[in-house]
Amino acid sequence: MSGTSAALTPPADAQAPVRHPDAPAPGEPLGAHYDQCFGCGGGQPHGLHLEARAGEGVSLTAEFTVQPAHQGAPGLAHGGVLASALDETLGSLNWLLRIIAVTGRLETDFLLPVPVGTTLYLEAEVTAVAGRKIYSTATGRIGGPDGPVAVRADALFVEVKVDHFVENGRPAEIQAAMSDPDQVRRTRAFEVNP
Ligand SMILES: CCCCCCCC/C=C\CCCCCCCC(=O)SCCNC(=O)CCNC(=O)[C@H](O)C(C)(C)COP(=O)(O)OP(=O)(O)OC[C@H]1O[C@@H](n2cnc3c(N)ncnc32)[C@H](O)[C@@H]1OP(=O)(O)O
Repeated sequence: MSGTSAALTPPADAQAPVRHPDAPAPGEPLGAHYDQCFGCGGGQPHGLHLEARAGEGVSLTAEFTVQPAHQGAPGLAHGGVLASALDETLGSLNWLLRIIAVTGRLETDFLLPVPVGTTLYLEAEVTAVAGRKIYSTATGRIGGPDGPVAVRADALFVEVKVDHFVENGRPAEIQAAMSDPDQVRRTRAFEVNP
């Protein structure tokens, strides 16, 4: 069973997404947005270490291999971890728009169990933009990039300013991020977006 709620149906005046001119070329890795991110950061030992690559238009592909630390039932991925992989993949799309955004809503269908050791082949695209609202969709396949869909999600991301993080994040991590030149450079790339 699957379906999308009315909250994730773009309004009639929604626009097609526009790829930012400085977005990485198709095939290029997007890299981590934050070293300590559970989804993509290299500094999280039990994180997903999800690696995303730009696709055509406002789309991307990503891979994540389920580790023993990601179990729910014995030998199977935890559903929340799979939802995290979808969330991270969908969130990475906003880098192609050069818009800072956070997840407002994430609707997930779990179609097949995903064993530990499995690589999830993710694909995602932005379908529409309406003001601050970014609508996107993703699938995760197993057995190969053309294998059966094990998980899928539709999402609504909401554009925010950098202040969203500065005002709400724990001060210790915010201060560390602000004194990391790589983090500041990456954040500035978002801020110059018109
Ligand atoms: C130099 C150092 C500084 C550091 C900088 C770091 C840069 C990092 C770069 C990139 C980071 C990306 C990280 C990716 C990680 C993966 C993605 C995640 O997991 S993100 C975490 C989970 N999500 C949250 O924690 C959101 C918590 N929620 C909120 O903060 C607010 O609710 C927020 C921002 C989502 C909306 O609040 P409002 O007050 O700004 O705006 P309102 O008016 O409520 O909503 C705007 C529109 O969106 C709709 N909307 C909002 N939430 C909705 C929902 N749940 N369902 C349907 N519609 C919703 C509303 O109905 C409204 O629509 P209408 O304009 O009236 O048409």
